[in-house]
Amino acid sequence: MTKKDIAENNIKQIEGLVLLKDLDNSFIIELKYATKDNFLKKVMYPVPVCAIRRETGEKLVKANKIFKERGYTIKVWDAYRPMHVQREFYEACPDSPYVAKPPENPIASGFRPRHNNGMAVDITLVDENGKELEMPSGFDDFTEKAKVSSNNMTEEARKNVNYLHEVMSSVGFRTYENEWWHFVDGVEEPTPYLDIPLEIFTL
Ligand SMILES: C[C@@H](N)C(=O)N[C@H](C)C(=O)O
Ligand SMILES: [Zn+2]
Repeated sequence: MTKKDIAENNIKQIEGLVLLKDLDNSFIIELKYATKDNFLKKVMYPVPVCAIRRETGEKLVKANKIFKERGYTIKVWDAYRPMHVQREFYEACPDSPYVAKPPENPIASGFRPRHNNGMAVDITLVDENGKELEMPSGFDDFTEKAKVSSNNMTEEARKNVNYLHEVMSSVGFRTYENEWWHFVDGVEEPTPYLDIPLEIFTL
């Protein structure tokens, strides 16, 4: 989707972020941090808004098309995450491989691709009945079970996670060894971290 397409389709774009559903409305979007079903057991997002950097979203759309050829769909658990939420995560879980450390102020000082610039996603796959495929662990299971290289998984989970990673890598995402569900855009020139509240997308 080009900038012209975005303008013609009247897609809201804020600081390079767009709503994922505006790029492709066939994703299953179940944002865990808009519910209490997450590692903090607390609603962290006031609204269930799934925003993503446009170019990263376009890669995810490509991946979704490939999965659909086999009857699967991507379920999105998280995408763009405002920096103030990342800080709360880090306070609860400091110096852990499961939560990225927020950069020192100013927040634009760091440029690694991740949730805070809309360049990372937490996802799984569902089948034609909307049932999640078996994977090595549940979401935000902050244990060794979540490791991509863990031996502690069934053959079915191994097959599914390998397939998920193979397709995501083929469209330009990088995987993260400690969390099988976390993928970052593999581009070399990531953009600044953002702290745009999700509510802005609902205005
Ligand atoms: C908190 C977890 N879902 C996650 O996204 N972890 C990565 C490492 C992050 O905080 O960027
Ligand atoms: Zn993640």
